[in-house]
Amino acid sequence: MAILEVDDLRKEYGGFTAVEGSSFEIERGEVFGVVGPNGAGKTTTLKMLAGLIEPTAGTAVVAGQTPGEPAMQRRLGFLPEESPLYEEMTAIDYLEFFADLYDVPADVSRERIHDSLDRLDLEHRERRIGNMSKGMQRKVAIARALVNDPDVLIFDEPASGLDPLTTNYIIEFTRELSDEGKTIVFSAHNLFHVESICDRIVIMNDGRIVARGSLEEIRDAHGGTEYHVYATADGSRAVDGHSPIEVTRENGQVRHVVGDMTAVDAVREGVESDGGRVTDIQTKTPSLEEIFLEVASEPGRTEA
Ligand SMILES: Nc1ncnc2c1ncn2[C@@H]1O[C@H](COP(=O)(O)OP(=O)(O)OP(=O)(O)O)[C@@H](O)[C@H]1O
Repeated sequence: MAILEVDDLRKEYGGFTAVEGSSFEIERGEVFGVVGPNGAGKTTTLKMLAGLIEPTAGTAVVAGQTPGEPAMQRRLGFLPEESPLYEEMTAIDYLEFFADLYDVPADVSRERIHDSLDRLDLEHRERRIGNMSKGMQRKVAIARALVNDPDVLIFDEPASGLDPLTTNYIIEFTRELSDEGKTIVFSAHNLFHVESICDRIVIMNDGRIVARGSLEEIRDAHGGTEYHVYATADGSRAVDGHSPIEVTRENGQVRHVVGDMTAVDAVREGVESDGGRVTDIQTKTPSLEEIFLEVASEPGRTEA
């Protein structure tokens, strides 16, 4: 059942359209990635879902509520791209202060806060936030998004600009939160993280969604896996109904590029019936980065 439904969402700033025609649904427990180049409209989308800015048109429903409604805010945790923290407070005082705003009983909030900080491996919790490193401050901001034990988490660039160790803690923690049943929407530039934890993604460009689905669906929609069969003879004649995508000669070898294993077998038979042999078979799966570069380099393109 969808816990988050977005229908034809649009946001204009003055005469500029930052997000247009955005529709998607997110199932309970999913990790949903919003990916796209700078200025694609990711933060604008997440802020509309979190109820921080009003859509110009279209609707969003999060956990059965309109973003911004108090009942929804209690079920939502939002981590902004840049989270202003109260520098004079210690991490613990700051987090307890926010838990209190959500009316979380003190004993519950203390346990919850320490649990989040333990899992994020944050030491020096009594240190002033202003004296903490950027990575430590990010961990405090993440713990803040969790003080009300929300069902839905919206994380804008959770690990941007952090060192690999801190990044790893944050990504692993995000994965654990998902395993515990939380629904997570997050934007990220690091496509490796997106590939490693997202169930489904949308790729945005120029304010529009230009690709969507599971990584496998997105790969299939962009050529999918290719097999490169190298042989000493041309076996393409034998590929009945599975014509090779491409046949080229390279260093005295014939390279057959085909789209499935049936065609690979046919090429092999064709090569062997001509007295040749297959010397190598390579599998080429486009990375999310390659697909991203392809769709993001086509401005104004609409969804396929
Ligand atoms: N308050 C605002 N007023 C005017 N334009 C804005 C405002 N906020 C965002 N924009 C513009 O809307 C577009 C989308 O911005 P947004 O921050 O949503 O992109 P993004 O995909 O999150 O980018 P990044 O990866 O750089 O964070 C950009 O062109 C941006 O300049």
